Amino acid sequence: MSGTIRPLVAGNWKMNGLAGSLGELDAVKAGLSGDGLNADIMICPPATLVAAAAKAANASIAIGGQDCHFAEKGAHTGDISAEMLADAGASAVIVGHSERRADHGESDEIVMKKAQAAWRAGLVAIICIGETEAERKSGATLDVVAVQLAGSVPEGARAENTVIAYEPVWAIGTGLTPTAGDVAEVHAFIRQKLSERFSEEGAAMRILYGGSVKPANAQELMGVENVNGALVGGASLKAADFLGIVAAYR
Ligand SMILES: O=C(CO)COP(=O)(O)O
Repeated sequence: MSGTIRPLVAGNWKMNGLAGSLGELDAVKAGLSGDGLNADIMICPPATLVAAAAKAANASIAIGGQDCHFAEKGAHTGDISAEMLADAGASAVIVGHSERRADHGESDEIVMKKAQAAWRAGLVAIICIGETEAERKSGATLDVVAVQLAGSVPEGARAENTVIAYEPVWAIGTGLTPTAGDVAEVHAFIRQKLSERFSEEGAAMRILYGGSVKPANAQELMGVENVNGALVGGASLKAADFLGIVAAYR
């Protein structure tokens, strides 16, 4: 299955990056040039840099936002709509990241509305799901993932407008990762749920793994069945590390 789906390696810079950080984007661009990579590449900088990043990127790098409001416009001080991200040059947006769910109390219902907003604006929705450490320890991982998938992914999701990112919360920024076997189990489960609900669109949808992906473990994690790429946090901040992960698809 993963062999027939074009993978995506996306870097999520989170709340990091000033104008000077675009030098890393330039370095990624230079590092990608002229090779036949078997993956799509995306960088999701903070909102302040989306427009500049979109200008600096070329066809080999897509630019995504990290969050959007579900409304198109209006009295929502400090928020950014999916239309605004598209206007700034983004082609995708991350929704439902566990940091948004935890820091801003975003429910599955809100995440679903954000995914619909992304589609409305012509953006790909990268919908994040994943269990906490306590949920993993109590054996609830697959139940949690099933509830988040059902509640966060809107009806009508298609492979071209939706990407699922499985990010176990306990693996984010900790240096810990699930075993390849654990990743395989969860990704196979997600694939089964997507296929049941969205038929061939679900079978073709990209399922990214995220959580402490780095050059040293990328090859193993990206080689797992039903892992169609990575959502990379810390290791996407430096071009050399990010390119070291991308190298899993050379
Ligand atoms: O949250 C993540 C990407 O969205 C993963 O972050 P780290 O790669 O820093 O663990």
